[in-house]
Amino acid sequence: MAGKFDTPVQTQMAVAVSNGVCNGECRPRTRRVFVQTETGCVLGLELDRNDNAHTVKRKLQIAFNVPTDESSLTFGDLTLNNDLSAIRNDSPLLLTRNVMHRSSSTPCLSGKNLQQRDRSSLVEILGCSVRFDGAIELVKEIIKAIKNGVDPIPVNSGLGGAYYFRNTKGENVAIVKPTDEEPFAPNNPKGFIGKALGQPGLKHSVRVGETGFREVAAYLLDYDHFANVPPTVLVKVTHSVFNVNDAMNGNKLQNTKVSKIASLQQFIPHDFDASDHGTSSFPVDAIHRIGILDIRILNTDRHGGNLLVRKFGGVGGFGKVELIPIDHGLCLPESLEDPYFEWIHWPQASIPFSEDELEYIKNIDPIRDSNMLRTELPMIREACLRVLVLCSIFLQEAAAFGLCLAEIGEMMSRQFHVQQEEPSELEVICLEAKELVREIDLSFFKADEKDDEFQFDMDCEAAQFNVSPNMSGSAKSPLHYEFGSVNDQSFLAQVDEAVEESEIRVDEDRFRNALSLSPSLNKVNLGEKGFHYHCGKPEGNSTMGYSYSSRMSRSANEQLPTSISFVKFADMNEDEWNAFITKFKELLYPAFANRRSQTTGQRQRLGNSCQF
Ligand SMILES: Nc1ncnc2c1ncn2[C@@H]1O[C@H](COP(=O)(O)OP(=O)(O)OP(=O)(O)O)[C@@H](O)[C@H]1O
Repeated sequence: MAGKFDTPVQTQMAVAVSNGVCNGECRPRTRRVFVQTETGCVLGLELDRNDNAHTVKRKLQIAFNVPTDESSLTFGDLTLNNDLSAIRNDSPLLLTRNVMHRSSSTPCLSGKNLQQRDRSSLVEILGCSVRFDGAIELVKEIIKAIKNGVDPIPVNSGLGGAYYFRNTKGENVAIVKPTDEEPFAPNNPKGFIGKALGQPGLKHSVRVGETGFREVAAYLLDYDHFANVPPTVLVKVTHSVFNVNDAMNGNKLQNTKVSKIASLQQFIPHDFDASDHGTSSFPVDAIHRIGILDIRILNTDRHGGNLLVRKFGGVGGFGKVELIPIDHGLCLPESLEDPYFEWIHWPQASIPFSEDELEYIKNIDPIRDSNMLRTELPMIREACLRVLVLCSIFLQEAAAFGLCLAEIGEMMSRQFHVQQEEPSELEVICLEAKELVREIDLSFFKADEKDDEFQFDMDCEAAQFNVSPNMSGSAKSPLHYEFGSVNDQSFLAQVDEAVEESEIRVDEDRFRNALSLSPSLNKVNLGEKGFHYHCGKPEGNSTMGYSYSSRMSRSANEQLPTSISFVKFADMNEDEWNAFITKFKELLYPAFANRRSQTTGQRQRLGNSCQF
C-alpha cells in the first residue's frame, strides 16, 4: 500500500538532512539539536564538540532571552545538567522555565529574529532509521510544492492543529501535526490551550507535545506493514501556515514564518472511515492485525474515525475494502490506562487468530522493540517502553493460551459501573504482581530518586500516592485495595496545588461541544461540580474490589478528562521491574482460565443467536 515510501532511497538522505551532519549511520561529526520551548518555538543548534548543557543554555539565552539559571533543558526522561553525550544528532530538546520562574512565560521569538539563527531547511526529518528513507522523496516533493507556491491547507476536523501538505499538482501527500498545536498545547488553533509542553495532556499519561513521537513509534513497531500504519516520521518544518497564539494579547500571530516539530504521515487517499460505514465488510485479518498492534501499544484512541477505509476496485468495487489505521498519538501511555478499542464488539474480533497471526505474535520480541525505539526515538520515556513490554507479553501469553482478540481486549478494558471506574483485569493482575514483589522485600513502593525524574511532577495523582494495599487477606484474588481518605488533607492540598499551577483557558461550551463531536473523548465525563477520590471497600457489583468516584471544588482543570492511573511502572527500579515481570507472567494463566470460563458461560447463556 505505502508505495514509494517503502523503498529505501539511501542516496537521497542529503535532501532531508541538508547539511550533511548525518552520515546515514547516526555517527555525525558534529551534532545538531532542535530546541523547543514550552511555548512551542523551535530553534536548530549545531553543537560544538566541547558544548555542555550550560554552554547550550547560554546560546539559548541569547535566542530566547531566558536566563540560564531560570531554565532546564530536558531530553525525554533526562534532565541535562552538564554532559551531553547521550544526545544524538537531530534530537529534539525541551527548554522549560523552572517552576519558580513560570509566571513569566518563555517568549516565542518568531519571524526574522529566530529564523536568522536557524539555517535548517524547510522540512527536515529527525532521525535516520532506514525505515525513514522512503520519506525523503515525499519531503522533497513537499519542499518543491511550497517553493512553487502550493501551500499546505489547515485541516478543520479534530481538536488539534493538523495540515495537509501537497505536491506540485495540489494533491494531498502528507498530514502534518505540530506538537505545539495538540489539544491544550500553547499554539492550538482551535482554542484548546492552557498547558505547557511536558504537562499531562488530553490523556493523563500522555504529556502535551509528546504525541508526535508516539505516531512514529506505532509506524516503527508495525514491522512488515503488518497492520498497515502509514509511514510516519518526525520532522522540523518551517512555514507561515502554522498557528501561533500570542499569549500576551490573546490573538493569533498572522502570516508568521515559524519552525515546528511535528509528525508527518503519508496521506492515504480513502473513501470513508470506519465510523461512516457498516463494519461487516471489514476483512477479519485486517481487524486482527490492527487489534494486535493496538494491544501491543495500548492504544487509548482507536475509534472508528481513526480507521480509514479504502474500497478496492474504485466505486462499486463489490464491497472489498482495505483498512488503514491512523492517529496513534495516544498510544504507549506512561502508565496503564483504559484503552479504547472500537473493534472490540465487532464479530471479527471473536474469530480465533489464524496460524499466521499466531506466528507473528509469537515472534514479537518486546525487548528488541524497546531497544529499537530507544535507538530511533531516544526521547521516548522508559515508562512508555515498560507499557510496551507488558502489553506485548500479555498479548503473547493470551494468544498462546487460546484467547481471541475480543477476549484480550476486554481483559485490558476498564469497567464503568454507574459513576465508578474499576481497574481492568490486566490492571488487577499487575497490582497483584506488584504486591507479591513487595512481599519478597524489595522495598517496592519506595521510588528511588532517579525515578522521580520521569514521573509527572504536576498532576492529580493522589490516588496513586494513597493507594495502600490492604492485604490482610493476603494472597486472595481478586485483590482488595483501599484508597486514601476522602478528607485526606495532604491529598487535597496536592490537588489544589496542581490545579493552581495549571491554568486552563477553555471556552466551556465550545469544549463540551467538541467533546460531543470528538470520538477520541467519548469516555470523558465532565462530571458534576468537583471531584474527589472515593475510598473504601469494594462496592456493589464491583468484581475487582476497587471503587473510584470524583467530586471536588470546581476548577478549570475539570475541563480535562479525569482519569486515574491504577498501575504505574515508573516507580520501579530495574530489579523490581524484572521481579514484577516474573510474577506478572506467573499470574497470567489463572487469569486467562478465569476469563475463558466467563466467556464460555456468556456464550452458553446467549445461545446460538450470537454465533456467526
Ligand atoms: N494518513 C492520513 N491519510 C489521510 N487522511 C488522514 C490521515 N491522517 C489523518 N487523516 C484525516 O485528517 C483528519 C484529522 O486527523 P486527526 O487524526 O488529527 O484528527 P481526528 O482523529 O479527527 O481528531 P481527534 O482524534 O482529535 O478526534 C481526519 O479527518 C482524518 O481522517
